[in-house]
Amino acid sequence: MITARSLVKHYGDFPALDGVTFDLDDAQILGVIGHNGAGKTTLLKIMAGLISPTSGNLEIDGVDVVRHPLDLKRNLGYLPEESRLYETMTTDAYLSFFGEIYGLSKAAIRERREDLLVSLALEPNGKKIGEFSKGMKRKVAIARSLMHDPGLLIYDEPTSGLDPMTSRSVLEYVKGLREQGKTVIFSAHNLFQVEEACDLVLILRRGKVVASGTIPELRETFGSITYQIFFRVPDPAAFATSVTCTAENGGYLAEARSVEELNRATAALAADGATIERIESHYPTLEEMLLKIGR
Ligand SMILES: Nc1ncnc2c1ncn2[C@@H]1O[C@H](COP(=O)(O)OP(=O)(O)OP(=O)(O)O)[C@@H](O)[C@H]1O
Repeated sequence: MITARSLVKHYGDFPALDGVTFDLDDAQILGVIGHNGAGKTTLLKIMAGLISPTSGNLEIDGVDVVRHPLDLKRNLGYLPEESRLYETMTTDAYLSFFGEIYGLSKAAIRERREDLLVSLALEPNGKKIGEFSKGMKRKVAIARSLMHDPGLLIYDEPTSGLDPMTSRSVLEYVKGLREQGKTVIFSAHNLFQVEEACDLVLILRRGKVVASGTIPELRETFGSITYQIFFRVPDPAAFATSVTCTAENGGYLAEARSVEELNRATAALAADGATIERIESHYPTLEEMLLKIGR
């Protein structure tokens, strides 16, 4: 369980984080989103114990992270926005090195390393990390974050810069971590991935939480569902209706913003001689929500 209360971080006079509060249960995925400079990396670095907040409290599994950052690190895997790897090392040597840092036995290191390579579909073939593609390097960094089998993963833009296939496999992997009971916090600019994977979303704007909750809760906050009514009319030249509509692919489209409005519009259109072809519901996407929030 993570409890963040009124986290503030100033860089000089500049408030990069300004009173961030949230709770997160175990085995959940939290997505942190916001425009460039909103404070995502700053929040993730505080959560990973890499920088201290100027004020506020952060408890992870009952441990005060601000006071005891080392206690957190035993159970934490962190993936920075840009993972700098030891490019002259092979993957085996690299992962073994980190396993040793975490005090794992040689047998445990071998087992863990092989498990991770298989589950991340990494086939290093003895190559040095510097020879890998960007996607493979990202996967090696993810494997490194998991060598000591931590319960909490903090990933800063894990799929940034990856091609769609690699990006998808990393996202599926992250979703699988939740199935293993791990808690994942990740930031992303790919909002479809956040909508798909996250149990909870935190939207930051200029260091403040402007909205948080599950995707359905955020939809409630940001203006809910709209209904699109697609219809046809027998004689367009003679058709007249009080319902606002536009021509659409040889037919017509009207919109309603509530069930009541939908009922009124469909009744009026039917009375005016229209044939309703289909009704589609449209939920605001995270992208539309972010656009609405603005910078
Ligand atoms: N070390 C620092 N010193 C001074 N200002 C900083 C420092 N780190 C971040 N900032 C500023 O704090 C604000 C938040 O930065 P942060 O990197 O947390 O944002 P972000 O949401 O992760 O952005 P991006 O999406 O571009 O990665 C920005 O205005 C940034 O310029």
